[in-house]
Formats: sequence, C-alpha cells, structure tokens
Amino acid sequence: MLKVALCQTLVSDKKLNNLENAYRKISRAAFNGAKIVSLCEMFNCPYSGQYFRINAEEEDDSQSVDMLKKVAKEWQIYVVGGSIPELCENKVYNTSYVVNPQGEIIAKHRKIHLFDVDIQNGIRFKESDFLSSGNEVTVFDTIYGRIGLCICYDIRFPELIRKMSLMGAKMVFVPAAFNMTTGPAHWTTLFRARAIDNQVYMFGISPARDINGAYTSYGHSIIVNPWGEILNEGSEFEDIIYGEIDLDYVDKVRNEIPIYSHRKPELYNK
Ligand SMILES: NC(=O)CCC(=O)C(=O)O
Repeated sequence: MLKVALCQTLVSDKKLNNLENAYRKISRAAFNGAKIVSLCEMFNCPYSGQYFRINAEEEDDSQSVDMLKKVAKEWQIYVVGGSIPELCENKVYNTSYVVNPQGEIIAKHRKIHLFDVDIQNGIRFKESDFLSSGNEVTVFDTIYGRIGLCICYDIRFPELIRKMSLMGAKMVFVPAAFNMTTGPAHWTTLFRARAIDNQVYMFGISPARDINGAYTSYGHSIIVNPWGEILNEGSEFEDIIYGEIDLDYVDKVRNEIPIYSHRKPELYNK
C-alpha cells in the first residue's frame, strides 16, 4: 500500500506565510508516512488574476520551487507542487512542478485549458486575461508507477485524462481551486467520472475555503479509487487528507471490466 497525502492549505496574499505553511503541512504528512504529497493550485498566492504576475517566479530563481526541492529531499518523498504562477519570457503560466526524493524536478505541467467562464448568477472568471496556456500532456515516472498530472479546469476534458491513462498512468493528480458555483455542482462527480472512465485513482487538491478572500475555493480535496468510490474527502477547512493506495486494485478493476481492450477508437477518434 502506498500512502498519499493532499495538503489543503489556506492561501493568503503573504507568499512567505504560504510557503511556510505548505512546508509544515508537507513535513507533517511525510512524518505520518505519506510517500507522495500534493499541494493545491496556486499554493503560493490567492487564485485571483491580480496576484498572478506579482507572485510569478522563474523556474531557476524560485523560492517556491526551492522549498519543494528542500522538503522532498529532507523527507525522501515525491512532492506534487500544486501550482504556482511561472514567469517565462514575460509570459505567466499556471505551472505545477513535481520533485522526486532526491530533490530534483521530474515533471512540469503548464495548465492547458484556461478557466474562462461566465455563469449566470454565479462565477465569472477569465484566466486568459492573466495567464498563457501550456500545450503538453504530462505524465511522470516514480518508483510507484506512472502518474498523470493536470490542473483544475483541465479535468473537464475527458480526452486529456484518457490520453494519460493510455500513456500508462494509474494515478492522476489534479491540483485545483473550484469555486462556490461549480464546486458543489460538479467537483465530486468529475473526479468520480474520470476515475470510472479510466479506471485510475484520482486526486483533487483544493485550497481551504477563504470566505473573505478574492476567490472562494470550494475545498473538499478528494481521493477516488478506480471503482469510483470516494476513499477520503476533506471539508472546507485546512486539513491533510490521506489515502492508502493499492495499485494492484487498478489492474483488478481493469481485468474485471476490460474497457481498454473493448474500446474501438477507429469509430470515435475521427
Ligand atoms: N481554477 C480553475 O480552473 C477552476 C475550475 C472550475 O472551477 C471548474 O468548474 O472547472
């Protein structure tokens, strides 16, 4: 069994506090036996347009990435570093870094699908006013097997998670920050759907809810198994959510309902 932890941190506009809080939470999760620990989307600044550029960091000059490397090496764990605003050639990306137990970056995902929505009597957000989009599907290898990685709104694109599964991912991490319109409506269903669709473990990592913040996250970080069952789900408050993962169970479900050998891509991949 593999112990995974999701750190649902309360993110403020004080970057150093956010980094210290993330460092403490990751350390506690590792102390409690987690071997893979993940943070939420934009763990170093609030998920709100005005904070992205002023908190953006270049990869080789990044306090946030340095913290991820340090804590991963100290505790000999994998850290899925939620996401941060990444500055590159004057563009800002919503980027997730993954660090191995040696403290090296082994993956980097730039959010592909930007959250541009306008819901009547609900949330209006235009991420593309502030951020540029990535254009690569991200999977990475660990001693526990291949893992897929995408960010928040990316989960709404089933083809993306299917692609990761076809590339061999048995677990998919989704640092995210759903809100009070779409969170209650879709969060749980999306994670369960992607888990059942692809027979993978799905991990959703949210910031804690800050009702006074510029953006109110839903919270409810979640772990779903390949059968679509919720193994653990957080509340709206700060917390660490743990899950015991059995990767043989992925194979069991895939053998029992062999969708990968039954699929007929020649009919629908046109
Ligand atoms: N940060 C995001 O991409 C938010 C996505 C979201 O809330 C959704 O409903 O999708």
